Amino acid sequence: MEHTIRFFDTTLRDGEQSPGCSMDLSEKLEVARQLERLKVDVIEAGFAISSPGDFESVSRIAREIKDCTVASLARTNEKDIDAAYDAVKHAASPLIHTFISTSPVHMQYVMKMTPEQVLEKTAAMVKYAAKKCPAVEFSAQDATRSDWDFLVKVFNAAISNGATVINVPDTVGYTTQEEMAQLIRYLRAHVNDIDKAAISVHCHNDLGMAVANSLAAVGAGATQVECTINGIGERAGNAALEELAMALRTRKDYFKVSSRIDTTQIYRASKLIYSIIGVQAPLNKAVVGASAFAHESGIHQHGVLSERTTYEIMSPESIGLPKNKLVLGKHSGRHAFVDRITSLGYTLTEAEINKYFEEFKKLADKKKTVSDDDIEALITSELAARESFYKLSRFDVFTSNASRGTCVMSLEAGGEILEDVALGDGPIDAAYNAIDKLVDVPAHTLEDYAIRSVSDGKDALGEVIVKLRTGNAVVTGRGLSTNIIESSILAYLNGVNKVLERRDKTCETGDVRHNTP
Ligand SMILES: CC(=O)SCCNC(=O)CCNC(=O)[C@H](O)C(C)(C)COP(=O)(O)OP(=O)(O)OC[C@H]1O[C@@H](n2cnc3c(N)ncnc32)[C@H](O)[C@@H]1OP(=O)(O)O
Ligand SMILES: CC(C)C(=O)C(=O)O
Repeated sequence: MEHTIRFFDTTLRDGEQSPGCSMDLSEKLEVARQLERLKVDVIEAGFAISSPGDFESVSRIAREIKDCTVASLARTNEKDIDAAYDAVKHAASPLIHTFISTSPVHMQYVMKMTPEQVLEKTAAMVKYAAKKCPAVEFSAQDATRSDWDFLVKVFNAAISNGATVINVPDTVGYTTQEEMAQLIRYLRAHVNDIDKAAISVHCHNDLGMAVANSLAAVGAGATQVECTINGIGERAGNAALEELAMALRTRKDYFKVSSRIDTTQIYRASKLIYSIIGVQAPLNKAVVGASAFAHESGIHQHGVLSERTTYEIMSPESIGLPKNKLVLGKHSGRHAFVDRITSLGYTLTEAEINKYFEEFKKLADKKKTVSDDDIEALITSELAARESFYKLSRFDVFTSNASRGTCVMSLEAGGEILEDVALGDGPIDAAYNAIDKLVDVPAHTLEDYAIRSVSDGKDALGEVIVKLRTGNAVVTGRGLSTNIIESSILAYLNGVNKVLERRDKTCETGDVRHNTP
């Protein structure tokens, strides 16, 4: 009989754990809204105890999202569980996700506990969480390297104390398809009251098998898969949501399961995440890479022209890949623009539409045609800059092949205009030095700078992504303009604003944050 697979998305928790993938509050909210449009069943919005910023984003997402369960991670201790519950309690459907390690190596070195202590802790903390919250997921961290009979005991303890989901994580991406399938069958056969709980898997991609192992678990009776958009996550990442969803849909004949996922929202979700973390999809990335639906060789082109399904097992439309590439230009009106952003999947307020329409008109004056990629880049870069304290007011650069670069920089900050001048090895270095003179920003280093053109042609928009390291964290800044020096400045300023935001979340700094001459 066909059953339904629940999609538990952990882009905002495990996904954010991968280096360089940290997101600020407005980005997390945007991702959560897209996950709701994608119709995932559960959004793991963060790890509430881990920082005030994480607590705030989990609780904002819990209050705003109505059509998905919202979860927070918690270790097996009362403080974590209290924080998780406080953060999710206003959700339409809240969930506490608590975990403990069950493998010998983890029990000895991570938990520093005996198996008996782990068992007792599981029972006590699941019971504590279940008293607070109607839905509790319990994860046995490193389950795939744990003793199977011990896992049975731990899951018995979790279910008898109120867990509604038991999760089998392949924490270090160690298992294989057949082994995972056997483990799920074993648990189904041996755990008491297993039908009272959903059976979940959470696979990591260290050996490139996260999606395959998750699908093997589904074949063996798992009812929930944990995954992230584009497979981002700790180390080599997690199972990629888009690959799982399209595998289950394309091979429905084989898996015989359905899900709630609206696959036409996949492309947009993927683009949003790549743009926030400042990474481009590898060309050959399954499902969402630029070549995933491209046919270059003659025999394939001939086949596809005769009958698409000769070489395509999914249609581009099924993942929401926009069909219409170019039409809008300087003579286009507001209706056509609104129609286009709606078809791209955005639901914007009247004020946002007005703002983007104005930006679109400015861009259309500079470029002959404005593509869907340009419009999406405009919207996502505006999102990146939305809550910035420092804004670019004006810049003038002088550059030549015979002298150092010079930049005169004007920034607007809280209604004040700040101005300074700096030299540098070139115009961009000079501009960055001028910003550093104006802004009292915590120590940071520029770790990466990348530029790409968003669409074709000499008049294309240039997008710059910078990565700034501050302490142990790496923040991403994005900037977009048809002038690449301007996009470089906007990207750096966006990154600097994020570095400041991080500092402000950890200490009180007073009102004035810029350097006074
Ligand atoms: C597989 C996973 O993805 S698990 C999630 C991993 N994610 C993260 O760690 C990101 C967020 N983490 C953090 O911000 C911090 O690690 C915090 C706030 C959670 C904890 O910070 P700290 O109190 O400084 O502890 P630290 O991280 O150094 O060490 C972890 C502590 O948690 C304990 N611990 C680890 N897992 C668990 C667990 N499942 N249940 C209970 N305790 C646990 C460890 O034994 C250690 O305890 P100790 O401080 O008594 O030695
Ligand atoms: C907390 C658990 C589910 C986890 O992230 C892992 O084991 O990888």
